[in-house]
Amino acid sequence: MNADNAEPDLLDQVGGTDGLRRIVDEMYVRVLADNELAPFFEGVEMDKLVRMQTEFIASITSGDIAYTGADLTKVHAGRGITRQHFTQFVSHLTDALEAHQVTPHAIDQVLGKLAMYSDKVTGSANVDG
Ligand code: HEM
Repeated sequence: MNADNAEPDLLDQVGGTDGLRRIVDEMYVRVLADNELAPFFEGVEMDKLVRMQTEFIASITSGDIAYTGADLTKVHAGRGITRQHFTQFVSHLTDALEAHQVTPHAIDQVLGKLAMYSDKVTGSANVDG
């Protein structure tokens, strides 16, 4: 919970870390079933990725969680990820959030926060690595 804010912590609104973990799991099921996105994840250790992605989203939706993974610009650099890929990826997260009955208001807030990372993921702001 967020002590100095009337609204509950955004992480609580998506079901806490356990709920978020299930949502992220479902998101990657959808991503891997998407022919345009699946090739990016060939050979990737998905258990670890689900864990790190859950931690990352938890860290941007709660003041209490720290992200301990790799720098987002570095981890996505050189993979050829376009804005279209980014949008498609986020749409699978949206579907997973909806499937877990997260409110439209909370979904909007999560998407707004993630949008701030699109340049890092697509390399648009990545001039020197
Ligand atoms: C909001 C968008 C995204 C976020 C927040 C995000 C976040 C992350 C995080 C936290 C990791 C794990 C870093 C670590 O292991 O320490 C990761 C890895 C990865 N991401 Fe993303 N990602 C996003 C979008 C995408 C998209 C659109 C693609 C490709 C279409 C992608 C492909 C990958 C791949 C292939 C890895 C695994 C790298 C490896 O372990 O070798 N990501 N991402």
